[in-house]
Amino acid sequence: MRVQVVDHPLVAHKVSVLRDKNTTSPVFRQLTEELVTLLAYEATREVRTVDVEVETPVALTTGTAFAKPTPLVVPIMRAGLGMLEGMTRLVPTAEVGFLGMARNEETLDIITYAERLPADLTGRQVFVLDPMLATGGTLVEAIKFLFDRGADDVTCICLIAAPEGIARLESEHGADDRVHLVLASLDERLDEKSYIVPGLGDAGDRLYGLAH
Ligand SMILES: O=P(O)(O)OC[C@H]1O[C@H](OP(=O)(O)OP(=O)(O)O)[C@H](O)[C@@H]1O
Ligand SMILES: O=c1cc[nH]c(=O)[nH]1
Ligand SMILES: [Mg+2]
Repeated sequence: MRVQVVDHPLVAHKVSVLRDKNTTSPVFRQLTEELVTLLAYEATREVRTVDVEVETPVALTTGTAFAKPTPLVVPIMRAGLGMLEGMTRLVPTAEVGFLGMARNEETLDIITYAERLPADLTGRQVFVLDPMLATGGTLVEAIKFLFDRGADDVTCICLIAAPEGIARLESEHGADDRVHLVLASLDERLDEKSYIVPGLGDAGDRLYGLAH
């Protein structure tokens, strides 16, 4: 498993504004999209391509196109939906599948309440979008789901992760070079309620309002 923290002043600045508890939902949504676009640039570095012939006004040349089957983008609802627009702006030909997962805040069990994905993911490169990697329970479930359907490799794009969540993913997929994680920030720790510290609070609530 490869973990990449994108070290760039634009990313660091946008994450700082996102963390601020006074940042409003409209600004939070805008920054989330902008951050995904910056992270997607790194996350798609190994997307499979084929050579194509291009005729410029001057000459024939060889260009690049995405290989088939086309990449699949999977936002994890709710909070991952806030990252979808930023990702599809950069990869407009990607297909999109949906996973609805929620963490029970008392037991930390993961409930999968919705799924709309192709039945067979054989040969697919999958990009999972979820802003927060806390205990890792959600991403472990999501990755299992995608590999069970036959996905070739899974790249998770997250804004903020806790070391505990990365350790959980490492324990499941440490030796697996099909799993890749791209982050804007690796934070300090989880608190007693398994929220990321310093984090940004509940990403779903900050994007869309209170869930309860
Ligand atoms: O690493 P974990 O401990 O599993 O926690 C991370 C999950 O928690 C948040 O979703 P949440 O369950 O709050 O659902 P929501 O997006 O509907 O708010 C977040 O978007 C992740 O999916
Ligand atoms: O800090 C956290 C942890 C889980 N989910 C969130 O949205 N935020
Ligand atoms: Mg939430």
